[in-house]
Amino acid sequence: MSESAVVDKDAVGVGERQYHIAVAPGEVSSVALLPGDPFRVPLVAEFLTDVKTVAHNREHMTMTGWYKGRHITATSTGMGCPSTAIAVEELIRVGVTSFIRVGSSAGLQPGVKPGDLLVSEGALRNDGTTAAYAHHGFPAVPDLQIALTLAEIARELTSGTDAAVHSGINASDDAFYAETPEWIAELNRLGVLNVEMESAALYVVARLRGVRAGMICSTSSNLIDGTSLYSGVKEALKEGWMRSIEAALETAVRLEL
Ligand SMILES: O=P(O)(O)O[C@H]1O[C@H](CO)[C@@H](O)[C@H]1O
Ligand SMILES: O=c1cc[nH]c(=O)[nH]1
Repeated sequence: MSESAVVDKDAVGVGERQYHIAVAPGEVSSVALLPGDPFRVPLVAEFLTDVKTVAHNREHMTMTGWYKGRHITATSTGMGCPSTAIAVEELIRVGVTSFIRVGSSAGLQPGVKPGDLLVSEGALRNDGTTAAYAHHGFPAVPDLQIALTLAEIARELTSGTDAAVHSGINASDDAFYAETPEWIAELNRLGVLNVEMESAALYVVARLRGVRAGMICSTSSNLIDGTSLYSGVKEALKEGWMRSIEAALETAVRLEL
């Protein structure tokens, strides 16, 4: 095989309908909110007017609409860094330049309770995908202005409620059920605030491709104090999702993303 026959993945899909997300250039806005779960894309749409369902292929559902004069896209990433990297790469190819993940995440410090909002200041890269992109020392960090604005707006939105806003470093793990008590204790000892499964890919791909990214999550559970487990907390979790979506939308407006 001649060298010229080897596929250059950087050139794949440019200017075309995308292979996995099934979205074409011109169908989305410059900013995208990214829940993991496709069933949460309609939750973003509840805040929007003139809503359109653009595509739903595999775990990637995309809807668009308008919020306070800004065109907004919501696309689900699926769970984990491999599908997140694909969604982000393909959304960049169709014109997205800013991303805000609106996720769920487990607390790792005492006092973090279901429904609290967690604003990411950086991710510990405990995933396989980003190792394929960059040296293990390469930082996984959000756009600082997006992170600070998310925290400021989240505090405004939760003032007078039971929900608290926490900012800090999160872990981005690959294997939900391989998080041992020892690993959870180690993350706690390091002062890591929370753990989720997509931010490493989001941040590393965004930095390498020259676009902006941030993350705000609702707390699903607390892995340290054991007062909440993965059941019976859904209402608080959902309230947190709605507040995190609103904080992301207001950030898009304030920063003109
Ligand atoms: O609810 P989402 O946004 O998918 O986020 C969290 O939920 C999943 C694990 O339950 C992982 O994807 C994790 O990051
Ligand atoms: O949301 C998450 C992600 C990883 N591990 C958890 O316990 N929860």
